[in-house]
Amino acid sequence: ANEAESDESVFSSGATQQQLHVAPAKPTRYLLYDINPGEGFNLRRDVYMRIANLVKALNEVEPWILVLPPWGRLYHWKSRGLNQLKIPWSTFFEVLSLSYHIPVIEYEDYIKVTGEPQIDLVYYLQNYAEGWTDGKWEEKIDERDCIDNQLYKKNSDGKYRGWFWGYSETYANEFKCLSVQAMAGQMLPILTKNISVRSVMLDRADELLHDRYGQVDYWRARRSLRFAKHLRDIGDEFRRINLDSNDEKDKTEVIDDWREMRKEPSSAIGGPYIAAHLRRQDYARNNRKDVPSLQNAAEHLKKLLKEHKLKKLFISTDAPKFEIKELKDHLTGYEVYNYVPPKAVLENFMDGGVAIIDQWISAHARYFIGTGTSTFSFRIHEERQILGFDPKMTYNRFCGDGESDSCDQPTVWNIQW
Ligand SMILES: C[C@@H]1O[C@H](OP(=O)(O)OP(=O)(O)OC[C@H]2O[C@@H](n3cnc4c(=O)[nH]c(N)nc43)[C@H](O)[C@@H]2O)[C@@H](O)[C@H](O)[C@@H]1O
Repeated sequence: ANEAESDESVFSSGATQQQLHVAPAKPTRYLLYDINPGEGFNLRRDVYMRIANLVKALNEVEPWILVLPPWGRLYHWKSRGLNQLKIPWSTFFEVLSLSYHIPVIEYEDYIKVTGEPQIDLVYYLQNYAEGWTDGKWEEKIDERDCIDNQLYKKNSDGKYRGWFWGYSETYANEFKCLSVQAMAGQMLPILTKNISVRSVMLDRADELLHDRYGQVDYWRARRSLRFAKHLRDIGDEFRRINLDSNDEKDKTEVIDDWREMRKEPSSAIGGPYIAAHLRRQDYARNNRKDVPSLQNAAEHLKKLLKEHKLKKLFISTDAPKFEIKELKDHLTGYEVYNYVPPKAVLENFMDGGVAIIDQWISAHARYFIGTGTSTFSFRIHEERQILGFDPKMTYNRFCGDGESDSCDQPTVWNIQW
């Protein structure tokens, strides 16, 4: 992803445009985006997919590169003594895999390539001040006055300053607000026809919805969002040492290029363990009726182990240590594991990396049960679809103490190829 597509280099052989009968190459444009600061890691991964497919559509018109927004300052990433800011995507994901779906570039490379920490235009996506007209949702996008005027400030030098992932030297030349009620693809005419600047950032990109949720391009974007090999390796080692689990036995082999990987439904067996994602912290504090007490979660897990004739249990959770201990106390007599990162893993890959290792181990279990409405659990569902698990062994959740034992289970989203 560089500047090679300029007119000059295309015609450097000396041939003229007329002789070649082709239109001059269009200069590459850049799309940047950011998300509402309150959103967590796994909703952000979902927004990436929406924007990636917008960039895919843009590339059918002219060359666009998606600039990957550096990770950091997430509300849930609380481990002390770590500087969890300006984290490149390569820490967590395979950037090469992303690039098999759309052209991408890390933010620091964008600065190098364009020569300046600058963005031509920021569009801040907001709701409509008047809400839905007649209570009806209709698809629309309009340039409007900003509802909140404090977001980006114009300095005396005419440059807009705001939050750019912790890069204080970054600025924007222009700033506007767009009221949106739309799918991501609806941005295409605005970006290709209404404006011609080179780089555009969509702030609050989470306002845009999936164009075709659960369809082929949704899954292609999802399949391209592969965890970094160094994190998968750590998870695989944990599986091998503690859970008697490896890809050959479990039928969960991964092919290097995701475009060539197509697992038959229900072909994966998974390791001889049950994995549970127990979302605690704010979920447990907010008295949500869909959250089980630790005791009830443990009782349900005992039933599942018996039903599936398994002895080992892997717990993925954001629970504090004392809750993990309480859960284990309810499960004495069972082999219960959770991933505790060595200091070096935490320092190098931080809370996001540890979350991915937990997700990767959970994705390889014979049977998975998650927490209702948690996007952390949803991303594990998808990972297991890609690996070829039977949906019955994946789309399960704990029933909360405020629900019946036959509470609604997660919707099955079968992979589309
Ligand atoms: C209610 C909403 O819930 C949404 O959370 P939800 O979808 O579960 O999922 P996430 O958006 O990923 O946010 C939860 C964060 O908590 C940590 N976390 C949760 N479960 C685990 C786990 O099993 N292992 C590890 N290592 N870390 C975990 C992790 O940092 C993760 O990104 C939030 O993003 C919203 O801000 C809001 O709080």
